Amino acid sequence: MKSAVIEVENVQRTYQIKSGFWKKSTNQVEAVKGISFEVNKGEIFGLLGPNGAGKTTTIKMLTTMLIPSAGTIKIFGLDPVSEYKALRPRINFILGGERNLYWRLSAYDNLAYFADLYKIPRAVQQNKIPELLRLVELEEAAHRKVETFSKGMKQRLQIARGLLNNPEILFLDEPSIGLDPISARKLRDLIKNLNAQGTTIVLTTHYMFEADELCDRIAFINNGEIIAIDTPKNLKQHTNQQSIVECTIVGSPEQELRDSLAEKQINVMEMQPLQNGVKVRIATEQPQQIVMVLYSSAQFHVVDLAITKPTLEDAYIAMIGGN
Ligand SMILES: Nc1ncnc2c1ncn2[C@@H]1O[C@H](COP(=O)(O)OP(=O)(O)OP(=O)(O)O)[C@@H](O)[C@H]1O
Repeated sequence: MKSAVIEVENVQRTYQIKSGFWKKSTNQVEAVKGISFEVNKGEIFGLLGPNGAGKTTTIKMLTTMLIPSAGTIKIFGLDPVSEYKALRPRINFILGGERNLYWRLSAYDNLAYFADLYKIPRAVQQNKIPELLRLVELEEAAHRKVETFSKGMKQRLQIARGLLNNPEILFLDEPSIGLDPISARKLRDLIKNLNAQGTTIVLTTHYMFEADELCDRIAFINNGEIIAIDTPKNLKQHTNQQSIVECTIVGSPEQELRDSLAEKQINVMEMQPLQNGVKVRIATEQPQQIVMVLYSSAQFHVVDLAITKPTLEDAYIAMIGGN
């Protein structure tokens, strides 16, 4: 049976921005405009949306760092504002980038510092810290100052920090930002392993394939509002198109190509100029027909044609726009 560990109802958050030196004025930014969703125990739940959509603001409200302007949040039935003391030991968060570490301290000392904050007894720390450093493959750098670490190493240390208190829910805000492909893949495996051991995960990411690979359900958030919540599989079907024809067309400038395709009533999703031509993605219910038009018309010199299924990115672009 599904049981919700996070319940968000009509949550809003407005920021006041003061500007001007002589003539002071206050503007309001409605970062989150009344969102509602639930996350079930054991789920990996993704928040996806463009820059400024309100993802970080949402994560901050869920992790007791920011007070909502309106609405209610319950995590394990607890209110993150008034019951943060009971909640904080049961959750943890990892923010993308390099925030939240002490650069002058070693990896080990950073973990010891945060373990003290979590009131983890020293005797427990003695096993726990090396175990976490091993998990994120930093045992050899354990006693080096963090300021000498690469981005990837800092990010892995953040992850170890986020696991110190064995959180029941782990919040990850753009966890793979700045990681090379191999480190990012290792991170995805780590997230899957943690989840397999029972940790509920809430993450934001700009990498669609990462969300597709990891998430049980995804909320698309745009302009402070949730516009869809579903499984990646169902979201992909929201494009209402069964197929994507992807090809490179050479010999025509982009605008000319756009006009010629429009003339033939071909619905272009995305165009990307390449060195030797233009890459075109076409969403369609009748891929064979599109392929015939493309190949039979002298205007189009097509190379590299493939028919694929819509990706999560196609669904995202179809719903959030951007082309
Ligand atoms: N401390 C703040 N003061 C004023 N406005 C803020 C503050 N933090 C965020 N905002 C504004 O709130 C809106 C939502 O920002 P938020 O950081 O939550 O978006 P996001 O979806 O996480 O974006 P990104 O993908 O770029 O990280 C934006 O318009 C942003 O400029």
